[in-house]
Amino acid sequence: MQRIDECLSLEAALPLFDLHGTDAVEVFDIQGQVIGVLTRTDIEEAQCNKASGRLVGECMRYRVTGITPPSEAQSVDAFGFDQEPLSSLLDALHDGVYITDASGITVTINKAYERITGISRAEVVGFHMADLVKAGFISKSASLEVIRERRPITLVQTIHDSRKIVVTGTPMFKADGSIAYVVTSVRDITELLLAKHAQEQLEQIQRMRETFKVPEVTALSASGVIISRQTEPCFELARRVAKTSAKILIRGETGTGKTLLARYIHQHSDRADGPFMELNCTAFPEGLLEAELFGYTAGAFTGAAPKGKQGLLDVAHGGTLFLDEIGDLSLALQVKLLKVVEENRYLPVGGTAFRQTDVRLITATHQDLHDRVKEGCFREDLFYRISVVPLWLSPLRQRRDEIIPLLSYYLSHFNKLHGLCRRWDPEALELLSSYPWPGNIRELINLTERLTVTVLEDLITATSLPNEVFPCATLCVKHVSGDLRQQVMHFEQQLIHQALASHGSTRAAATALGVDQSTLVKKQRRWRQASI
Ligand SMILES: Nc1ncnc2c1ncn2[C@@H]1O[C@H](COP(=O)(O)OP(=O)(O)OP(=O)(O)O)[C@@H](O)[C@H]1O
Repeated sequence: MQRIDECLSLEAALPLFDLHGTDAVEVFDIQGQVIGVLTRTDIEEAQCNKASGRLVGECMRYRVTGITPPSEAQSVDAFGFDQEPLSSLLDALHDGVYITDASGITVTINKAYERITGISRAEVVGFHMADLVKAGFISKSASLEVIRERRPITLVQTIHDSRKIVVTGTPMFKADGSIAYVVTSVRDITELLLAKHAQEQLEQIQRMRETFKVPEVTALSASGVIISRQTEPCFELARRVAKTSAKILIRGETGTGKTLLARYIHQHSDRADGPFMELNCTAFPEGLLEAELFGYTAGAFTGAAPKGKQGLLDVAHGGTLFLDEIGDLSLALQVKLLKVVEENRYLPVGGTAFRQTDVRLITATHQDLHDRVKEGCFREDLFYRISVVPLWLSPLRQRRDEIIPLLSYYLSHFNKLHGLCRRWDPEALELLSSYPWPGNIRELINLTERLTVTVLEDLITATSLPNEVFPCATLCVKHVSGDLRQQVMHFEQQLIHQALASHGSTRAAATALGVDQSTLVKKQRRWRQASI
């Protein structure tokens, strides 16, 4: 094959006509496309006029690199790579193959190479590797390295600016020790790298999941009671004492599940087939509460039902009576209740005869009854009577293991209820896991239902969450004063809060702030722990 390397000037091209004893040469651009025929007259005219014709102009622009058609490159293919059966054999390989001669001119490529790189035979066969690198087809040439080093070379190339291929060039030596060919195998690692990237992302998600680990929910009963390792001791004790008649006092903030626990005890007791009645002591004024609890006789007071009314103590006979917010019971009613606790009997409003009752009494309060006793608002004797077995339900912010199971459970509950199929986005779950839930499980249920029915898409993303869920909305107010470190932290929290609010995800917020997502999440977690 004859070549013109770097035929940049018309003057440089002219001698080649003499060299090859011809008046016309075919001209190719660097992609191997025939531009046309360049004649001696074209060159001479262009030289005279200094105004190049179209063809010459294009030659100049594309830089003439060859004067013989690529098919003639087979002349360097003495081995017969481009002929049957070798060509079929090369085409049958899954890996790409690129073969050059000892000077670095491309002899052949196989089909896999074309598939992997998107480069066609016509573009490279007959061309020198140096030209292909210069033209940007490949980033560096393994073949040239092999020729230089006379040993196998492996390197990673970038082709067409994006795909990554790993190439291994191996020299084929002649008997005299000179290089005959360089055979390069080519493997696309773009997919491999993508897979690696995907794997890394998976690992990151896994790490995130472990941080906000979907906890081992030790029990999810048919009635939907979620029990985590934090609440298991409490539920276990409840199950044990359920079989006895011991009086149980449940303490916990509002919405932590006191009523649910009372019902759970009832269900695990021998009274499970009997009634479970509940009464919130703050829900009624004192007089009405008394009537509700103890019932009243006919004509007991103005407006009373003519036949009188059964009290809950009567209705709950054989079952369980759950009195919520017992700390708010008036002292007068406490005396009456004490009689029920001690003697299992009571006097209905307006009645003169005591009635017997057989109820299991479970009480609950969000208050510290010791304090109420000290303040003189709660009878000490009643306190000790009703709190034989005290149970404590911690707030949801101290039972974080339950948050995701509760969110999942209630989302599927509301999906069924409203005929929807909403899903939580992990980002949203992450934020909700960090939220302190001042209203505990009741607030969680309320928010889940609200989001289920209000979001526009099935995926509930962080952007749909209310502002208070974003960490700083609840935290930064606490740290406005203090030493430098605290104020810097406050400022940092505000910045992160703003970024979260405007970008909707920790990933996007982290990118916007130029920090790692993990850094941002760690900071949130630290602040969250500091706030508990
Ligand atoms: N462990 C749990 N698993 C699933 N749902 C729960 C759990 N605990 C509570 N809930 C649900 O949370 C809501 C609030 O619970 P519950 O009414 O028992 O709280 P509470 O402490 O009695 O509240 P309050 O003191 O305000 O009466 C209820 O809908 C209840 O079913």
